[in-house]
Amino acid sequence: MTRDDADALLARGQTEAAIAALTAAGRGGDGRAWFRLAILRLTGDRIARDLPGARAALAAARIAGDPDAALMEVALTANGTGAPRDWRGAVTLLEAAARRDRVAQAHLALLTAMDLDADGLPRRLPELRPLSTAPRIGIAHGFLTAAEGRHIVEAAAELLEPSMVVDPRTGRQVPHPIRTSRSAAIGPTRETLPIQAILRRIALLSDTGVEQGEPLTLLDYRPGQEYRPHHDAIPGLANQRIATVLLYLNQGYAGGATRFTRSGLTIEGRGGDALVFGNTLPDGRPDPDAEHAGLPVIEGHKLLATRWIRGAPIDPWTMGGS
Ligand SMILES: O=C(O)CCC(=O)C(=O)O
Ligand SMILES: [Fe+2]
Repeated sequence: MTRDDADALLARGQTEAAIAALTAAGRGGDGRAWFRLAILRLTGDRIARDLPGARAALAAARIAGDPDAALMEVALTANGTGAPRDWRGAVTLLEAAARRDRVAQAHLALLTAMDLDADGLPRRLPELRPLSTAPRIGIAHGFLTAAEGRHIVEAAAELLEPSMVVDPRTGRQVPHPIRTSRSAAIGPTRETLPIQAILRRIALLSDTGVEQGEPLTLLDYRPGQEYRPHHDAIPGLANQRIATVLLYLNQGYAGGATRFTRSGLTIEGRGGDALVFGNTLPDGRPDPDAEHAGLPVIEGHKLLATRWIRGAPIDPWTMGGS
């Protein structure tokens, strides 16, 4: 049995036979077959989602020498997919991968330049300067280094697609002229250790837990593109978006400031700045004063990463709250 046999079986809907074919090919030393099986188990596409099973298949693929599997295993080990979070275990896996793979080497170099404790938390945080108390808005200058900002852009750039918004009636993602940028969410399989270290930094800065954050989303605005006035809180959401962190990844464009429409507070973030703001009132309802916009970019190219943070942990695989 080969990987091609498995593809043919999958195309015909013979899932059990396809899994058997992939397992046989994997046992024969085909790392890519294990990787395929891991992806099937992760996506839950055609076979039931099985996160621990995906981890086992990824480990087998890594042992067979597959570098993509090794990096994905690092990501899932640190973010707790299919097993409890294990930062130290993830770093050990990354160090092993870096001996053979330049991409892993680059991730390790970025990570080593950060001042982290054994759980991936920063030892020091840049100061959060208050800009407003109601709603709570603050900015931390120099939150990201230039290399960290570039890493976020590289992790998401190939995934950029026209932005969608959540339809409040159906909860589905739909295209809408309110948001004309392109965007890409960095899902759990693509959360490199440098990105996960940044997510932990965001959690500390915003006084939230890392598991409350939706996947980090890159926004890419060209001239004329904007995010019209909106609330990040979604009416009726049980596990509400209580806060937002915006990471400004570059500068040198004209227009494109972030504006809080009620107060007029306008932020022209510089590359590396982090803006933190609350979206809800003390009773949990959306705060009308948190309405804000990404003004149209007039010239140049604006890159931003957004972390929408829920009131309670969220499962990135289902986007369901607990
Ligand atoms: O682009 C901006 O400045 C605002 C982005 C924003 O509001 C969001 O991502 O929710
Ligand atoms: Fe927003």
